[in-house]
Amino acid sequence: MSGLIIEVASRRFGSVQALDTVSLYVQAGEFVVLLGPSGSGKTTLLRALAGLETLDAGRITLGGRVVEDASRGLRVPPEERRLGMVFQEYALWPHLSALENVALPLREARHRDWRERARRTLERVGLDAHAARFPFELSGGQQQRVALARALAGEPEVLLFDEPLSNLDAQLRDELRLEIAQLTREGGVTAVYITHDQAEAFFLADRLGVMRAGQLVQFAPPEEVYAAPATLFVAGFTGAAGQVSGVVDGGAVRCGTVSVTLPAPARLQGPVRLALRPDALILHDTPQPNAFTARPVHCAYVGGFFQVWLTLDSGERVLAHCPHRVPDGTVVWITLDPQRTLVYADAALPAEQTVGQSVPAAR
Ligand SMILES: Nc1ncnc2c1ncn2[C@@H]1O[C@H](COP(=O)(O)OP(=O)(O)OP(=O)(O)O)[C@@H](O)[C@H]1O
Repeated sequence: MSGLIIEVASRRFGSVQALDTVSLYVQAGEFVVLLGPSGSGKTTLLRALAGLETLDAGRITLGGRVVEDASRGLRVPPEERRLGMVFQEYALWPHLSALENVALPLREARHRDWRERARRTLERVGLDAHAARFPFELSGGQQQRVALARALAGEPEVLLFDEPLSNLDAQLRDELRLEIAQLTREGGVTAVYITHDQAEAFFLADRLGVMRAGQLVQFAPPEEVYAAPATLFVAGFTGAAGQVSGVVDGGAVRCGTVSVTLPAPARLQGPVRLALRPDALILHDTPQPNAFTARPVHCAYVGGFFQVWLTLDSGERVLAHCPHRVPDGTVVWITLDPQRTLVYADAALPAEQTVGQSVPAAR
């Protein structure tokens, strides 16, 4: 088992800073997920790990061996990095059977027991009965299982996943992500997995890295990212769909007529933004003290509960969850659960400058 260290990695393409001084330490056996919107640098980082992309600056160490050091011009080629990779589009050889696809890298690496190993690994992903089938005779989910078996078979130092589930339907995605979690945990595999799917990221990650504009904005266990997002951007990207402006006034944040008390000592001053996950909002159908007045604009049943989009008097939009349907055209009152309300310096500052300044509001 091997860990992986990335030190101040940077990569620029023309005017785009695709990676901006990213540092990351992945422990042996750890499953790390990098989450971020399109263009945030996830693929560039993964490709740099695989040796498919060069770094302008920085160093990568895999299993104690430096495989890339831009300052020394050192670059170990991809085939010598002992990595396994699973891609979004499976990347299987169409003219080879499932077994042959899994066996090929083992044969290339001159493993004498390649046939037995390939068969055993296909069995681990539940495809031993389909060993003789060609990719076109397999479903998308089965093809991705073959690709997973191929990556696992060589017992790589580190397994890299490039959005492997994005081409599959919702049910298969859920099934396969569980299998990926179990297979990697069983084998103690060190893994780096990139995705822009929040649910997938939280499900799989031992630690979760959130990327934006080439930077790693937060790197922490998923519970911590959820409870204390480092920036307003992280809060928004991990489900805090509602934002409300306010101003720090003494020990409270004043949002129009509503006041949310901050814990002492409050570290924020001046204009702030409240980031609100749906579970921070409590809906009432009668007037309440210290409550926002809101109008529902859309209510959708999503299985087990309703998602309700509401517009506040200020025009700001928030999202709440509710056990029953809330009809359009009504008025409701919203109080906030202060323990779940996140407060950030106003986003007029770049979001990353607010790192460490989020504080849960208190009653
Ligand atoms: N070979 C390249 N030439 C020019 N620009 C590139 C190249 N590769 C990446 N970029 C740019 O670098 C930035 C980061 O791209 P990257 O593919 O790493 O992001 P990403 O987070 O993986 O996005 P996605 O989720 O859409 O794959 C983007 O602005 C992209 O356009």
